[in-house]
Amino acid sequence: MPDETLNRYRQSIDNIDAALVFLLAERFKVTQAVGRHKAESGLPPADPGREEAQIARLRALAKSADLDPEFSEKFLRFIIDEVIRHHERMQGAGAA
Ligand SMILES: O=C(O)C(=O)C[C@]1(C(=O)O)C=C[C@@H](O)C=C1
Repeated sequence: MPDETLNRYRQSIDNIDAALVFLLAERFKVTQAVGRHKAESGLPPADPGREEAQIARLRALAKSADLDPEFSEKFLRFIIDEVIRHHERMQGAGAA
């Protein structure tokens, strides 16, 4: 039996998931450019001071949005770690 209520919720979830994919795609486009700039300028892939500030900011935003700050930190950490791997690959490619 079709559950219209569940279907409506799922439609909204699908829209939100699509928005997340678009947002992540844009973020990775920018970080690819940052990675190129860092490789060309001899800057290190990771900037722990910047990460600390980003995490503190996101945790505060999460709290005000009633989202678990631990989750938001883990989520950002996961993304930044992937970005750092991309930066490292780019620097390795330039050195080869
Ligand atoms: O801002 C930078 O320097 C970046 O390379 C971007 C970014 C990020 O994904 O936000 C990634 C790695 C750095 O350690 C800090 C931040």
